[in-house]
Amino acid sequence: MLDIKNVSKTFFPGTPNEKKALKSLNLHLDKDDFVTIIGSNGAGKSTLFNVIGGAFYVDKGAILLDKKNITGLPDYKRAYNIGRLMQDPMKGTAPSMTIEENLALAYSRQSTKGFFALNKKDTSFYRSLLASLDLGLENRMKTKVGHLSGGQRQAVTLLMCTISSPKLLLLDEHTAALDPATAKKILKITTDIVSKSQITTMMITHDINAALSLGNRTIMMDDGEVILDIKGEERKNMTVEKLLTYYSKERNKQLANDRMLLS
Ligand SMILES: Nc1ncnc2c1ncn2[C@@H]1O[C@H](COP(=O)(O)OP(=O)(O)OP(=O)(O)O)[C@@H](O)[C@H]1O
Repeated sequence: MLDIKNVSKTFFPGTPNEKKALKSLNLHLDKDDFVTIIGSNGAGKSTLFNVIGGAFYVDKGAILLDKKNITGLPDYKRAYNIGRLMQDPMKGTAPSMTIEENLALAYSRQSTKGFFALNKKDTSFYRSLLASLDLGLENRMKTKVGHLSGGQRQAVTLLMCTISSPKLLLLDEHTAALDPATAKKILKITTDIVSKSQITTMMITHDINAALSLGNRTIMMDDGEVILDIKGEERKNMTVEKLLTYYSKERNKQLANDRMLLS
């Protein structure tokens, strides 16, 4: 469903600050893939999401979504098919609007009318979505999102990203700013939503155990390249220790990520 073909992205080309963030990267995702992505600082993980989401254009190569070439499409045209959740819970929602209004705004993106309105039918739909989070937010629909905790806000953002059933969901360390208990809860909500809505998903995480246990496939990036791509038995038998050993043998250095969680 997603094909990344020979994609390269270089920042500040031809200057002393030149940085090849993606180097002729190839990646194919199937419809039912839930891919976790790990890698060292500066490996190119967020850049990969930025070129898929359209925040950056690629220098070379092509990106195809369901065989449609989206390489030249601006981000707002890709947003209908691609949902993205960032690390910062303060991003992705409108803080001065209520939970219900935020959901209505996200839901209206699939409407051809181009505006949002609250009606009884949609309100009960939002209430049922919120109830599925099991955070009690279905009873706080008139609460401004700015008054929610980081975890509650990230859960609402997840609903907003998936309410229009995008084809692809990009999760960029979306639990990294949360405390461990809340992060666990949001990861559980994430897997519930992804499996219920059957959205192809890519999740960057610094938590190696979560990377190996969630989803069906794990890729490791380094220096703009995919250096490991595992699923099935190979992934089942993978451990944090084996991953670190693989990395140091393959790259001749230690995996360095200042946010990496190894246990
Ligand atoms: N907008 C930008 N302008 C210039 N350089 C950039 C930009 N975005 C990323 N880079 C550079 O590209 C390289 C890849 O960065 P990227 O953010 O994709 O890495 P990452 O794997 O997400 O790292 P981290 O785990 O630290 O978030 C880095 O060297 C980074 O400094």
